[in-house]
Amino acid sequence: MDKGLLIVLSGPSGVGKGTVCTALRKRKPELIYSISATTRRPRDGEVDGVNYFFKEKEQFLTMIQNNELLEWAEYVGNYYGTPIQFVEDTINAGDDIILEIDVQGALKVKETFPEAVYIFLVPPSIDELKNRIEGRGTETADIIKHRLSMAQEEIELLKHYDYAVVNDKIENACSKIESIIVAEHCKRFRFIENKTKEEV
Ligand SMILES: Nc1nc2c(ncn2[C@@H]2O[C@H](COP(=O)(O)OP(=O)(O)O)[C@@H](O)[C@H]2O)c(=O)[nH]1
Ligand SMILES: Nc1ncnc2c1ncn2[C@@H]1O[C@H](COP(=O)(O)OP(=O)(O)O)[C@@H](O)[C@H]1O
Repeated sequence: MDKGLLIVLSGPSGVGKGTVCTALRKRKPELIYSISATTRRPRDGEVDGVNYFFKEKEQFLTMIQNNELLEWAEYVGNYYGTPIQFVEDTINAGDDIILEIDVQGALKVKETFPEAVYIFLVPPSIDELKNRIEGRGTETADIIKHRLSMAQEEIELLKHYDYAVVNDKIENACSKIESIIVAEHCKRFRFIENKTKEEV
């Protein structure tokens, strides 16, 4: 059986990764979402096991020690990491999975899965990014300032990604990501066809 696609979606805080992923999953219910572990406190409305697996620092460090994480990173004072077993099981079952992770984590995943599809979600402008993260109203002014300063550094790492998608309108961004997924499946299908011809 062909393996599923591993899709990595990154982008600065407030660009709309969560919003675009939710919309994408409505349009493509077969796309599996990787739920990360984090030591960040839940925001209002966030549910353990749905948005994140919320952990205490000790529990998170144990996950690292037990090699339960594909990658992990510290971002603005909290730990975030991707449980590895679920990712491996999903792609081995032939299903596509999307990881919504920061750039440090994405670069680590690239060491293990260079063949994954790396997509960077870009804001239409820095002013609009600021409006969105402030408008969400989930972080203090200090944290917002820190996250916006991280955004500048993160955008410089765009060159390590296969695709940049501007999140101007949610539906546009979703359509572009859907097209990328279709194209990547076609590429792999061609690769398998060529390999079969060579082997014959
Ligand atoms: N490396 C890594 N980053 C993650 C993971 N899960 C979430 N993140 C990233 O951590 C950063 C902060 O996430 P969060 O606190 O939910 O804020 P938000 O992106 O502004 O909604 C974002 O860049 C997320 O993409 C993960 O498992 N690993
Ligand atoms: N294309 C868009 N146009 C306008 N607002 C958006 C768009 N995408 C997301 N938003 C808003 O921006 C804020 C941040 O989005 P969110 O998905 O939480 O970002 P992230 O997960 O990247 O931190 C939210 O209030 C969301 O409703």
